[in-house]
Amino acid sequence: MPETEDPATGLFIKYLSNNRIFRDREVLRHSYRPQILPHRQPQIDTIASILAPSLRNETPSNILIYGKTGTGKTASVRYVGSELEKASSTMGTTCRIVHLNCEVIDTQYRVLAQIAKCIDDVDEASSDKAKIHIPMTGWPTDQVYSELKNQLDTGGGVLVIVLDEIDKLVKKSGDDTLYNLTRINSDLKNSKVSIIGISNDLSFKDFLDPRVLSSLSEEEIVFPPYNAPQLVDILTQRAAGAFLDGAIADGVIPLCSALAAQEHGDARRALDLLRISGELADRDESKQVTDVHVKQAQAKIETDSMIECIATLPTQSKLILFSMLTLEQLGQNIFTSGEVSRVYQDIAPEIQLDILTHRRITDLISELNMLGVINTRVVSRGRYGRTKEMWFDANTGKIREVVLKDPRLNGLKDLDINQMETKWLKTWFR
Ligand SMILES: Nc1ncnc2c1ncn2[C@@H]1O[C@H](COP(=O)(O)OP(=O)(O)OP(=O)(O)O)[C@@H](O)[C@H]1O
Repeated sequence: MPETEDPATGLFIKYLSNNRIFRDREVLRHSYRPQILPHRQPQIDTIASILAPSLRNETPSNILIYGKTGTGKTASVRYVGSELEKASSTMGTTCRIVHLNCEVIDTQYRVLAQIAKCIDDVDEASSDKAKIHIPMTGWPTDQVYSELKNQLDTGGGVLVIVLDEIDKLVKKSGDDTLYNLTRINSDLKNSKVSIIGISNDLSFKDFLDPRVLSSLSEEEIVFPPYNAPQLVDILTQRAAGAFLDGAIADGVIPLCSALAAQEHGDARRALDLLRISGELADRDESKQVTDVHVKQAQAKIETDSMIECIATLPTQSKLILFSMLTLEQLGQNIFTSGEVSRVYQDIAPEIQLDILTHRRITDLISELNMLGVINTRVVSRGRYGRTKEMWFDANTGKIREVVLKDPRLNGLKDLDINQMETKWLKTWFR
């Protein structure tokens, strides 16, 4: 790496020049599309066999694909889709794939407009300038639908529409989109449409009209979770492109695989563990990624997901957490539900929040324990009976930061704890 006089470049260059770990870390990212998908050949073959008739300009059956998160559903469908497009161009037929993520594109209007936009982009080279572009908002849905049909018939051939996270679309906007799309073939003259729905939450089927469900699930494919040896194969293949030779110790891939298999066989989790372990080793300038980095990566992922979970808690639960954080600030590492409840009752009026009953507070404390935000244990206090003790495991600085981001709790930033403490000392220990 060249020496530099420029302070801005100098700030970064030392981190680039010391790289002993990664060859190409992008290979471990979710957005990377692997060309080899170990342990998914049976599913890939099934999807290919269902889509093959499209190369003879026949309509393939619709497919519903489901399986837990990180089981390779999206990766497999994208792989078959791109192979189908290659085969179609070799054979001189017109087969196109449009892949939509319904977590983002979650209304009928957006789905139809996005399909039109994707086929428009593909046709760009051969486009006749008179073609009407559907705007992403503003038209009546009927008009979007009929323009989409025009565009499909102009292009001809077979279009496979992949609706990834289809459950999000159904839960947000009902089954109208699927009703229309599963019936679109009867309105088309020159072209054919087939749908692949992908989901990790089968409960969305309950929201579907039985006719929509039966046409959508003409074929169903289940993606089972990966076991630890299968995850080892997946990680080994990805690691070959991602890491420099000798940059990972022998036990690292089996450990990442075992940890991810314990959860629910999620390849995404396994890849995250491996990538974050590599990043930690890179940052502390180690020569090799070791089991220690994997353990640190696991703790980091757990903290990050816990922080995400705290951010979505109701305000009252966050106030209970804040009460515990206050006790911790006063030097206490373990607190009882009685203590938390008393601090809570003093703080709640400061931000005009209704005071919950002690019973309700203990319910919310149990919930926080179940979510893994705090640890609890029941201890016997002799003749005073039994009481619940609780403590934090994780980085409380981060928890405090997230809790105070709640607009209703923001005012607590300036709470004078010392003044409160004097009051508590007076009332509690009288
Ligand atoms: N067999 C495999 N070989 C290589 N990489 C894989 C394999 N299966 C999954 N992956 C990788 O794991 C990550 C998650 O896979 P993918 O997005 O396909 O899962 P999914 O089942 O669609 O999950 P979700 O339901 O959460 O969207 C991706 O980075 C993907 O490349």
